[in-house]
Amino acid sequence: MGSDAYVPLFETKRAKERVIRRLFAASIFVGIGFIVVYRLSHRPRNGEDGRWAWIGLLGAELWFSLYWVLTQALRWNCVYRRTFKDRLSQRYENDLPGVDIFVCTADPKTEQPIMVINTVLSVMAYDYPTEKLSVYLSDDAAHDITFYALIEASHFAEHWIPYCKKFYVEPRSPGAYFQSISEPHEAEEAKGFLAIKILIDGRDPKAKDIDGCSLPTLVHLAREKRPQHPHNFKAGAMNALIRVSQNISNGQIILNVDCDMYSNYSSSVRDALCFFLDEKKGHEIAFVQFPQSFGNITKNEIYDGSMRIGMDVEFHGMDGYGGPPYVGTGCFHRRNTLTGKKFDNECMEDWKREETVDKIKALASCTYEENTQWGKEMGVKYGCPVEDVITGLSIQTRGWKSVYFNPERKAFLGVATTTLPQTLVQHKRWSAGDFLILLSSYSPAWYARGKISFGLQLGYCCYCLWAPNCFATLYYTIIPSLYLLKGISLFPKASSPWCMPFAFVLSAKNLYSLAEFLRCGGTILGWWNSQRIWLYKRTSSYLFGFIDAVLMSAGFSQPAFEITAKVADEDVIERYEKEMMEFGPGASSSSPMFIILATLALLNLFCFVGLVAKVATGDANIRIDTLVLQILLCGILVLINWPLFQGLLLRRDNGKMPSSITVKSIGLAMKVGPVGFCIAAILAFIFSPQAVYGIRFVIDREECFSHNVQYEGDTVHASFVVIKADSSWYSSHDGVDLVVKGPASDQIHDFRDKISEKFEFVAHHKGVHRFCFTNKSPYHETIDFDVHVGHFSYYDEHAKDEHFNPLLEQISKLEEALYNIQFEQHWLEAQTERQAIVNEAMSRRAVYKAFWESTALVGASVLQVYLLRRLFERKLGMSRV
Ligand SMILES: O=c1ccn([C@@H]2O[C@H](COP(=O)(O)OP(=O)(O)O[C@H]3O[C@H](CO)[C@@H](O)[C@H](O)[C@H]3O)[C@@H](O)[C@H]2O)c(=O)[nH]1
Ligand SMILES: [Mn+2]
Repeated sequence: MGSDAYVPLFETKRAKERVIRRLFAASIFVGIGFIVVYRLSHRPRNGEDGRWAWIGLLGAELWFSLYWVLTQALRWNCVYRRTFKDRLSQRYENDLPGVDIFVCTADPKTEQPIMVINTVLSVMAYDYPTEKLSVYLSDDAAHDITFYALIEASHFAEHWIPYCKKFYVEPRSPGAYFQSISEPHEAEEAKGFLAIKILIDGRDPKAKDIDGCSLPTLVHLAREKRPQHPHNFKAGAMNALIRVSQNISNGQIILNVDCDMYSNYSSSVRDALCFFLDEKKGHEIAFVQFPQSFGNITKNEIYDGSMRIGMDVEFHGMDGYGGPPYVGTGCFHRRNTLTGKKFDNECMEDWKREETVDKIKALASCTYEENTQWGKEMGVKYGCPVEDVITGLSIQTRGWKSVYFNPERKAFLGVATTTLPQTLVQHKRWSAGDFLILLSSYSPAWYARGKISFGLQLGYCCYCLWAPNCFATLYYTIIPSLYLLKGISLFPKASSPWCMPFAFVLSAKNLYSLAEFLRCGGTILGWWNSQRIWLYKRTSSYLFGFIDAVLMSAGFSQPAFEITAKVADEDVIERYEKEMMEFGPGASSSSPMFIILATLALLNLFCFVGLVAKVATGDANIRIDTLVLQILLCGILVLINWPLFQGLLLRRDNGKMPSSITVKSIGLAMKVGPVGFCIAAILAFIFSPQAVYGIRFVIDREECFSHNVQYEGDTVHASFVVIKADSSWYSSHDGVDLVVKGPASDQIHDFRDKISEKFEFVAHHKGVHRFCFTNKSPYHETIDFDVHVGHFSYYDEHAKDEHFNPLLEQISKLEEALYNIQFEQHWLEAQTERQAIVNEAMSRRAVYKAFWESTALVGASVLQVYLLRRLFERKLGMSRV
């Protein structure tokens, strides 16, 4: 071990320009003070116009000031870390600890298996002794497709890992390395399926790669889930992994990554260990958090996807006060801080494969945790949509420190959201979760007092107060504009000296934030975009996040975890890359948020246009000089909403704002005042419909699809299933015809009266192939159609490189296997669904029959009564005459 004098394994530096920063902050603080003084001293008297609006503005400004102070805590004391990996190898190469890597996945629909196994392969290929490395994949959907994909990955690893090591490949995610792409697919919902499978047993002498070196352990875990037992989402998965891994590899260090975050640097494990193994300071560190970085960020990041400021400024600020929060991915934990001492003392068992697997199974069953401390004092915490932050905070309140390590080369790369709905829904979850922490018994505001440093408390509060931020922001975006239209001034006159603090604070704050953004590597347009997202999050996600959190903490609703989609259609991706804002049909839970955003934008537009009209017609009530700041505010709000107006009114592509929302929000903006607006928003929220997925269409007479085959000789796989017919009475003959034609109109296949079919053919010509369905029955039919072209492009691109060839062959095999699995799966699912619908229709028919029979009876008796009455009436009438 070490030499005589202590040489640290890592170094910590404070930010240089702290003094200037602090002076600048102080000047803004003074400006804010003046604004508050102005508000207090110039309030309109009782009965004067705008008195209540004025008091509301004072409230909003006080809130903003408080919040601004909190954000200063995140910047006051930034620190930066550096590691010395060479010293680590010198001192510890033979005594490196075991590292268990947890990868979580939950839904093959939104998280494609190909992405998941890329992540798995990238972490299996870490530059670390393989016998000390174990990778666990938790699949919460317990889906066959993920499991088979992982089996394929385990075979592929035998080729991939030695290749990476031999040629120093970076990054070690094959997908990222080869820039491969694949397509989203349909899949089934979670079952109550429990399985643990050790796919590669690192201790098995036969588990070797093609060069004869041992492989890291690879385990697949599908824990048991049943409706009556809460499964606690990712937190539940993490705790099951903690227990299972303890009985298999029991690594002292645990790395947790989301399934979309591949390792981008093979030495990150060593970086993290430099902190844990440092002789002087290592023992107090509980976890090492790496930044969340993303591989799919565009230049001007239209959704502020990189979270630049958080990752490059604020987390460094928290690090200066005792450590960043745990953010769920890219985080190395010391195992015993996650589990608590209880489990620490239990020694590891000698294990033989079969026996252990059975024993371990109990650890991942849905009842194991009943009456235990799991999810409370032990493991990752339950009951909070941001299980990561609350778990990290509770570790810190137990006296541990954490470390933020943000190296030049990104350690992990994930998938950032690519549509506005995804972004808003993700922030709704985060803001709800963080606010729930503030209300919980682990609140950073009171519980943490004296347990973590004051600066860190403020830093946590800054995130936990995201949700309540919505009110002040909503107020500021609605009220001044409405009063502008009335010509009532709520800000100082342009000529008044009181205008100064407003002008100063506004410009200084924004210039500072722009400078900060540019320094973190952003662009000017990117900053402008980030301001828009800032506004959108605060006026929509945070409002709903607030409502969610209040409902959850009052016990009216259960915490949920809406998984962020990591797949998108080709045209969506195309628009994302062009940086066009995507409003299009997405998660429908976001549509109430859209209504708010669109209404707000239109409201400001109407107010602005209305004012211009009034000025043009020489309205005597409008005195421009008293309204300058209000005009500016309203004007900026109109300007920043430009992409939204485009989406609402000008665009024609699929990513535009759904027209139902356009209509609703125009109506709202014209009619309602703020109160009606809130009620409408809440109603919209409650009645929002559920999302539907599917590559499906309804056919009336004939429907044709074309699919481009890029290379001659490619294999085309296709399948279809008639899912249901409009009329359930004739289901016995609801087949359709399908004619497949090649580019030269040559007929390839001709199916007649088929309910389902799966076939493949080799394309003799490249070009557009046509698939024409004909429905001869008199009613509509719904058809599930899937077509795929198998082509292994790696052959063309890299065929010249001799080192590549064997590996490429493996890749093709892997790709082919995965692709066949997906295809097969889709077909099976469509058929199962058809069966279910047929069954349902049958039972429905029985009910119908009974219903019609009784209706007929009732009808007949009603008719009889009626006829009898008429008869009597007529008789009575006649007798009266
Ligand atoms: O029931 C579930 C739900 C989710 N997950 C996994 O959790 C991870 C994160 O889910 P995602 O939908 O990608 O959420 P994000 O908002 O992108 O995730 C961030 O925020 C979460 C807390 O809100 C953290 O758990 C994540 O680690 C962090 O990356 C993914 O790997 C999922 O597969 C599960 O394992 N089981
Ligand atoms: Mn994610």
